Amino acid sequence: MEEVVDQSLREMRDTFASGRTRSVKWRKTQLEAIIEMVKDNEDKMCDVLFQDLGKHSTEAFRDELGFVMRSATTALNCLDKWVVPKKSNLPLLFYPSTGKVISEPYGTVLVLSSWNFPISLSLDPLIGAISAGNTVLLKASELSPNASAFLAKTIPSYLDSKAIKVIEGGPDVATILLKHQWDKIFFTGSPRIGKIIMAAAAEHLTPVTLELGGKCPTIVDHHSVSKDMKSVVKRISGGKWGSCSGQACISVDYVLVEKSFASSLIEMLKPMIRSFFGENPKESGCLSRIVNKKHFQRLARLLNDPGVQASIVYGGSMDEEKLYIEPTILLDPPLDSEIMNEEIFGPILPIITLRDIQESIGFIKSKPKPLAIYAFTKDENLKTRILSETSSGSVTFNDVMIQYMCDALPFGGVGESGIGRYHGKYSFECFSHEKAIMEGSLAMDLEARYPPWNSFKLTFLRLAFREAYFKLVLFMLGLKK
Ligand SMILES: NC(=O)c1ccc[n+]([C@@H]2O[C@H](COP(=O)([O-])OP(=O)(O)OC[C@H]3O[C@@H](n4cnc5c(N)ncnc54)[C@H](O)[C@@H]3O)[C@@H](O)[C@H]2O)c1
Repeated sequence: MEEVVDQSLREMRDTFASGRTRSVKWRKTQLEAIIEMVKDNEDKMCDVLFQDLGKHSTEAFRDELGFVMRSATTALNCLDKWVVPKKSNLPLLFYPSTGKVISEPYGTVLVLSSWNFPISLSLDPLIGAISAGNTVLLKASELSPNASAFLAKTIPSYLDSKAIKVIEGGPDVATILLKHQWDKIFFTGSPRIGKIIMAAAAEHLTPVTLELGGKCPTIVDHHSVSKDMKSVVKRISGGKWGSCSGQACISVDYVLVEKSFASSLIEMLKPMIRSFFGENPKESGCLSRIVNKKHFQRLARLLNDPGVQASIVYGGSMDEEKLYIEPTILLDPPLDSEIMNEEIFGPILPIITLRDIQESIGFIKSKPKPLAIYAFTKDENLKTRILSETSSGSVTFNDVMIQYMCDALPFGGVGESGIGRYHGKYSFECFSHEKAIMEGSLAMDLEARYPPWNSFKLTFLRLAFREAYFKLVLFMLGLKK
């Protein structure tokens, strides 16, 4: 493997050095090829997603194939605009110099992706890296082996294989990759492995984007949304069970609601689950499977905690052979239980009751900064408090997960939920170095810049730094001390 990595890196570096990937034409050709690849292989992609995760093809299209095609199309349509150098309006102080910012590709970048959306979380960063003109090595997750094998086999037949490489493997391969020097590392995964990635990147002072996870709270302020409760319940159910069975970084992790409303909420969630997945969700074909036995056993352990077991108000059945966990609702599991302290990443929804919904702010602040906060409320005061008193990658009012799809907004975490952001033009920026360009003029010079120093120059500098141009003119004319 060491040799394969060495050889791949050499080839990618040579390709980058040749300047080929910098041309907008090359970038567009690759983006078109990604769209072509997804279109040509829709059935195969749906098959591998079903094999790895039991994902329904419609869900697969919404979260992966369709998402990737949209992302590549946006990049294709906007690239000409994104690559234009941005003119900077310099203060008069710097006259007659001019300034601009140009986006240059980092060079050769490493993308490490996760298993829960193995197609989109691999191809979407690739779209950003290509748009910015980089060469890229992608390693998808070993935990979605069919998707990983598909990408390794198919990408080289559509994209420039001297510039874009795919390597399969797990932590051992990632460890080899991380020993090398990259110009940028883009990682999607857990905060625990994120720390390993950042430590390895530090060796070479390589910039990183870390797209991590965490627990995303959902506030339900029933007072202000009582008339829309059906939509609220539908959105929460979609955000917990409708996308990879809750195995998504931006899934609803738990709900915060006032005690007086909790039982009504639960009574509305139950029929919603049945309307999504029928009387027997296991056979519905619409609920993704837990990715593997290890993750199944992790979720079973969380659920088998006696305090958590006692809190089950709906569901709770499990079938290890079929990697199936029934959509499950918990009411007030112990706050010190593991399920309330680690990212659930599965189809289990704890409902935590509060005396007053305003207490949700303190609850969220007592935990690590989430990737997303969701709040169903029309109370402007509560909205303002959420925005100003909490910190998270994003806040979505009256909806869940949709912020991910909206590529006009940056997507990324803060604190333990990640570093950096991407999507849409933010992906282009994520994989570009913004280089400052200043064009000076040799036509004139400011003596105050240079020694020998004296009090005249000091006063001049004081006024110039304050951009007090009128006073500066008076001072130079001897009309002001
Ligand atoms: N922010 C996002 O966009 C986003 C999206 C999906 C998942 N996630 C997060 O990812 C996590 C689940 O995904 P996961 O289980 O694939 O994460 P993970 O951290 O276990 O693995 C992610 C990647 O790291 C590699 N890896 C594993 N061990 C490694 C090691 N010791 N050294 C180097 N690389 C190693 C894996 O091969 C994989 O490619 C959750 O925390 C979830 O919230 C975040």
